[in-house]
Amino acid sequence: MGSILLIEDERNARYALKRVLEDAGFSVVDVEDPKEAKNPDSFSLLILDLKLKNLSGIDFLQELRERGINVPVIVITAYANPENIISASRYGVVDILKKPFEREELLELVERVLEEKESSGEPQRYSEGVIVGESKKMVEVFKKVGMAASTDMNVLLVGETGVGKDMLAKVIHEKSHRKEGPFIAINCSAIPENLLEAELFGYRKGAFTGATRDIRGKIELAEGGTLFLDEIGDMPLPLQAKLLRFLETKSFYRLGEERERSSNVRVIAATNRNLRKMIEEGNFREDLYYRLSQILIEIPPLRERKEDIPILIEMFIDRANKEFGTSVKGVSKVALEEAISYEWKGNVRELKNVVYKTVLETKGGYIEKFIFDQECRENVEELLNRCMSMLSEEEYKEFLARAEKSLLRYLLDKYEGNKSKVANLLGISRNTLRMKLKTLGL
Ligand SMILES: Nc1ncnc2c1ncn2[C@@H]1O[C@H](COP(=O)(O)OP(=O)(O)OP(=O)(O)O)[C@@H](O)[C@H]1O
Repeated sequence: MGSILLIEDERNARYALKRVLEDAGFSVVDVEDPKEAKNPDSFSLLILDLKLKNLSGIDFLQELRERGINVPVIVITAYANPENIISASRYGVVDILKKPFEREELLELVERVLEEKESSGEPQRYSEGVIVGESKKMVEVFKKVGMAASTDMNVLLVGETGVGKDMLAKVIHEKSHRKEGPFIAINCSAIPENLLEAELFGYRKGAFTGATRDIRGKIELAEGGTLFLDEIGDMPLPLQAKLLRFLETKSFYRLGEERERSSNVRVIAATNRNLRKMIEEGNFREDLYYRLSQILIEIPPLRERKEDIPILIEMFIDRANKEFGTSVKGVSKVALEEAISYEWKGNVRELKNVVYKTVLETKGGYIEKFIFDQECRENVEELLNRCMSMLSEEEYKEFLARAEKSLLRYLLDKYEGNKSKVANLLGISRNTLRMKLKTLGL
């Protein structure tokens, strides 16, 4: 049984919580004030009230993490506003319990966290899905994300490739009242134009050749939850008009059907294109833009928030170590400086790839030099050039397919068939990956 540090300044609540936990067999040290908390890193779990008299729980959390104390934390609060939630999640809080809560709810959560800690041997601080960011710009983004989660308005996430739009869309869903509902994503650039409409709105048997049965579209599948329209800038104009109608009326028609249907979904859209410019050029509907951007969140590129680079590197090293079984401890000062001054055109996704690649090479100790994508690319180019110079004209096409096939096979093997992961690493959607695999006979 793990030992728990309980920080709660309200006496009765503290007493009651301690009783519940002790009755369940946990050993508990309870304190009123965080300053009384001796050796917080010696505990298996910290239960922290967010609103303390002398110090905010968030400040205390920040201080803990800065001291390198990675004990898992469950936050209890009567003030579970999105800002608190987002701030807390930045410091690796594993869960938030909103007061009042049931005894069983608390015990279930405590047991789960302690089990996870035991099985991984490490706190879940940097587990998949944890968001980090310390720059002023990202704190502003997190605040907006929190605000977006607390409303049902449409959200437009704008930013370069790899800045975290997809990840933030999921966070908004997970922190919203729709979290028990589905999160359905559709990538508007990965699906051929004529199929996109059918994918979105569904169709009736016989609506077009190949429509052998009635199919529900993504809009229906997202009922009660969130519909994420990725790469919205690539949606063709005729479909934009139909989407606008849906956003205005919440009703739609399946293709080939006359019956009007409705769906209760919140729409989050994302793009790395300049929609304002597209509007000027007549390629994107202005009315749709305003509908979608009821809350507009612009995520800055990594090169404009370099303060986030060290913590992102730390997180990805931690994750890569867990995934590969390596034991890289950190980064040398020189390597870190080089990473900070690097341009990161592929943003966080590129940084993640570079860290993973370097951890695999380094295996242990400290990273002295990152293997930047740029250098790899140059080596690959040299190698490919050599191969290509040996090809005859008839072999070009086959060469292309073989190269793609080998890469995909390698990645699928490496990530044990995890298609989402491979698609993510290649910067393509799962659908595009599926189509490629089919074409290549994999
Ligand atoms: N602040 C962050 N903290 C932790 N991980 C992050 C952060 N930002 C991005 N990532 C990670 O970086 C990768 C790329 O993020 P994501 O796929 O959300 O980007 P995107 O903006 O949707 O890219 P694209 O436009 O190419 O679809 C993901 O693995 C994501 O988890």
